Amino acid sequence: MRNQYDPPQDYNEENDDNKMMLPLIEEKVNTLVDKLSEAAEEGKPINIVNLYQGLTLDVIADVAFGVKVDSLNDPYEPFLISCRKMFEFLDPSKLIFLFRLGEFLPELGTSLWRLFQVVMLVITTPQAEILKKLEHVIESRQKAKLMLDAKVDDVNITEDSLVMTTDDDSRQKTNKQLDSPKTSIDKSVDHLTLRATSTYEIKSQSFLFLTAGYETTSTALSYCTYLLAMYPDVQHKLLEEIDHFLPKETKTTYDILRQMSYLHMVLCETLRLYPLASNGMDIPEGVVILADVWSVHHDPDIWGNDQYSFVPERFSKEAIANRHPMAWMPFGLGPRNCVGLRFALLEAKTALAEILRRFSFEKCSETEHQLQLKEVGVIVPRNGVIVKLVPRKFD
Ligand code: HEM
Repeated sequence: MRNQYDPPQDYNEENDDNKMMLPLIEEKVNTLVDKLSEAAEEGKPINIVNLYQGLTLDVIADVAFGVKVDSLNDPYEPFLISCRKMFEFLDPSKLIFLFRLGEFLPELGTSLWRLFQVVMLVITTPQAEILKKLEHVIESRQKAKLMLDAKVDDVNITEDSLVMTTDDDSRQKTNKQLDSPKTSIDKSVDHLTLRATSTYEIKSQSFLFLTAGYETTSTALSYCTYLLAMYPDVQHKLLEEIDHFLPKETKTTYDILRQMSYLHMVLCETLRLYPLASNGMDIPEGVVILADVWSVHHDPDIWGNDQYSFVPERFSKEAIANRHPMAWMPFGLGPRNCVGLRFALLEAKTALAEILRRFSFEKCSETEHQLQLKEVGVIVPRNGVIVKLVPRKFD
C-alpha cells in the first residue's frame, strides 16, 4: 500500500495535472489578499473562516465547472448561501430525530439513511437548491472542456462517454480517469468494465466535488491560521521559508510551492491535529462510514505525550520514516481515498504563501484559547477563527 505520509511524493509528480489550475487559484487568492488588506487597514480582528469559504467556493466553481462565482466580494452570493445552509442543515443537533434514532436503533441504519435521502428529495433543502443550480450549469456547460465534458448521454453510448468502473480495483486507476477526464481510456486494462456516465452520476459527482472542495479546504486553512497565531515560533519559521523562496516581487510558481517543505509540514501537522472528518460508533452493514481518524491522530502511543501540540517537524522525512504508514490519514486511505488531495494542498499552500508574504497572524483577546468545535458533516470551528492580521514590514 502507498505510504500515507507520501503526499509530498505524490504532489511532486512531474505529471501533476493540478499545476494547470494554479493560475485560476492565484486569481482568487489575489482577491482574498485584497480583502484581507482592507481588514488589516481597519486594524480590527477578523473572523477569517468566511473569507476562506469564499475563496474555496470561488475556486472550485471555476476549476470544476467553469462558473465564475464571486462570493469573496459578495457575501450574499446565492451559491455561497446555499452551501453554508447545506452544512448547517447537516448539523446533527438540527437533525436530532433522524440521526439520534439511528444511534438507538442501529439495525435500522440503512433504512434510515434511505428515508433521509427521500425526505431530502421531497422537501426543499439546501441540497436540492444546489442540485438545481448544478443541473442548470451542466446543461449550459455541455460543450465546455471540463469535468462535465464526460458527455452526458443516457441512451447513446459513445467512446467519449465511457468511464471505467471498478468494483475491486485501486483508487489509482479510477483516479486516472477522474483527474484527467480527457485521458483516453486504456483498453489494455481488460478487467475494467466500460459503460456510460448517466446524467444522475454527473449531477451527483458535481455535487460531491462542489461540496467536498468547498468546506474541507476552507476549514483546513482556518485551523492552520489559528495554529499559526497560537504558535508564533512555528509561524516565524514558516515566514523565513516563505521569504527565502518568495522574495519581493517573485511570482509564486508550482515548482516553488513544491520546494517549500516546511509549508508542507505545517499543513500535514494541521491536518493531524484537526483531521476534519471522524466519528466513533457502531454502524450496521451498508451505511457509509469514516474511520475514527481523530483518535488515531491524537494517540500518545504514536505521537508522544505532546500529541496536542502543533509541531510540524513531526512531518520531516526522518520522522515519517519511523512511523506507521497509516498513522496519518486526513484524506482517508486505500482505493476510495480523497481524489482532491493534491488539489487541496496546492490551493492551501498558494493561499498561505500569498497571505503570509504580506501579513502575519496574531492572536487577540477574541481568539479562543481552546478552539471550540462542532460537527456539520465535517468538524469545523464552532465560532470561527478570529485573529488579527498584521502587515509585515520589510527594510
Ligand atoms: C484539506 C482538504 C480535504 C480533506 C481533509 C479531504 C478529506 C477527504 C476524506 C477523509 C475523504 C473520504 C476518504 C475515504 O472514504 O477514505 C474524502 C473523499 C473525497 N474528497 Fe476530499 N478532502 C479535502 C479536499 C477535497 C477537494 C478540494 C476535493 C475536490 C476537488 C475533494 C474531493 C473528494 C471526493 C470527490 C471524495 C470522494 C472519493 C470517493 O468516495 O471515491 N476533497 N476527502
